[in-house]
Amino acid sequence: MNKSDQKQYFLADNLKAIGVSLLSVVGVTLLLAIVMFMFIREQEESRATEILDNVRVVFRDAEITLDYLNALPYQTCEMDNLAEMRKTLFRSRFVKEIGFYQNNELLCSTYLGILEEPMKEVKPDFYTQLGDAFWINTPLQLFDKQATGTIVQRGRYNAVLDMDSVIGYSYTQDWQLFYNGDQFYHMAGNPSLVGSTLSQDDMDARTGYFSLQFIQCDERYNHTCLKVKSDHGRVLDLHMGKLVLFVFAMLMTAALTHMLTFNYLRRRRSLESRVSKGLKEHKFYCLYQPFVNLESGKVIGCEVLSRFEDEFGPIYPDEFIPQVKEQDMTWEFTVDMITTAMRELNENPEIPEGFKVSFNLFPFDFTREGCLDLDFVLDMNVKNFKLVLEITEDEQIATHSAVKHIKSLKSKGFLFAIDDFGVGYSNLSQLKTLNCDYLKIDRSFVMDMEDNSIRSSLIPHIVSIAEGLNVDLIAEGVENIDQCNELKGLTIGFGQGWLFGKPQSADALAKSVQGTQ
Ligand SMILES: Nc1nc2c(ncn2[C@@H]2O[C@@H]3COP(=O)(O)O[C@H]4[C@@H](O)[C@H](n5cnc6c(=O)[nH]c(N)nc65)O[C@@H]4COP(=O)(O)O[C@H]3[C@H]2O)c(=O)[nH]1
Repeated sequence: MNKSDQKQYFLADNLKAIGVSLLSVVGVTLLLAIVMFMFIREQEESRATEILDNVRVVFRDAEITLDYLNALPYQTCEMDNLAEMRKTLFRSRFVKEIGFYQNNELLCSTYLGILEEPMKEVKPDFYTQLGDAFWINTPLQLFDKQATGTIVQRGRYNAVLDMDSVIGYSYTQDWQLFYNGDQFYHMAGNPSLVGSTLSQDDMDARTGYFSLQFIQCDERYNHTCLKVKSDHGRVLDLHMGKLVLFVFAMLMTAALTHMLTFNYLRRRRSLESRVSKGLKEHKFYCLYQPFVNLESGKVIGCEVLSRFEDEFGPIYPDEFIPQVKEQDMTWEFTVDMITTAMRELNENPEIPEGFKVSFNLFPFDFTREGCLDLDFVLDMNVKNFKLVLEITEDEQIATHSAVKHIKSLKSKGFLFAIDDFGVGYSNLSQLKTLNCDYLKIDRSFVMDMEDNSIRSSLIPHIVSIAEGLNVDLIAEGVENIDQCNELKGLTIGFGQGWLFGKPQSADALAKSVQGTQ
């Protein structure tokens, strides 16, 4: 993956995260909206049922009133009939006036008493299946304030119904009681709610799930239906608390999903997770830095250095090495790197037999009680490479088990090098005990050579220590020819640094080897 691919991946990853974040907000909002709607709908439906129940109570009251009177033997309007009608009126809850009919003429009523002139009955607006006649919005002569009313007639009596006061919801004006026969008749409530007669299909559609309109028909009074259309303003007023809660929950969800998504992204892009994924997916790879015989200038070996790069870009050893340690994966990592390097170097025909191949090991692994099993490297070593194990100077390699491991590995043919010599923890007796083969002079000594610094003046002392221990010296970080010449003058045998080659692929290393033969 090149840099522009990595940039694009990064951008796409961000967009994906924003997409997921948005999608989850939309999803949760939708879910919340449905739950809230279901809740409101349930409340609205039970309100519609309550209104219809109230209407039924009015009709039932009228029925009982009229049935009782019809059962009496009166065939004409006399004082005792009128008295009975008035007594019955008092007993009924929702009838505000009762009249007596004969031959389609009103003879008397509880309010008007016995009429001098019988009143001709006008044609009713409709008949119910029970045979009751209904007059809707009929002008009422008896009440000044109530200009019109609903009248029902059964047998010899009629009753003026007190619709508005019963239902008790008239102030909201979002319900309507209507007769849905061949023609539409508005009976009570808001007349503008139903504009024409309704078919069964209309009714089904209006009572559909995502609707806040309810139509319920009374079974006894066929075609007499109640429509409650929830008014937006009223719904808002009534459910304001829930709406505020909904908006709050939505905002909280948005914030939470945003936080979770970006936290996930941050974690995914963290050093810890990238290194851990890299280890699992074997994303680490090897580069090889040549080291040369300073006298002949020939490339005689290489140090294996690991590298890492994923979709988000490279991570350098000074960052991933501490992470590998933190994740306690040092041995797995080492085995992985050694295996890759052995395979690549063996496969390359330009890398000669007997080439020195130097691996970095973690001092901590030498403190383990169990054996450090590197036999597999010997099995892979078809080209008889001289295998060098580098360990940095460290208190940990002075431990009993470290010395034991080093001895055992040396007996199997592995060579040892003390890395970054001169900057770490070391003492002479420890160096003797370790019985290493090379000391690698830390590059800080070499870099300071041109300034004649105190540090560089210590190089001759390192040379005499190496002579005393009978080990070879490799100078690290040789960047220019002056440093190289000076090191040669100090009888240092080997050198490694950018002057001879940067860490490179196995193919490039093979070319370097060929170039110096
Ligand atoms: N300025 C300058 N630098 C030079 C020059 N020549 C070599 N270097 C750098 O010096 C480091 C030498 O490796 P090291 O001392 O073993 O130090 C290594 C080693 O301790 C550790 N490391 C790298 N790969 C592995 C590995 O596979 N296993 C273990 N355990 N440690 C590793 O990370 C350290 C740093 O590795 P790198 O970043 O690759 O850095 C390398 C190399 O790129 C030069 O002329 N000038």
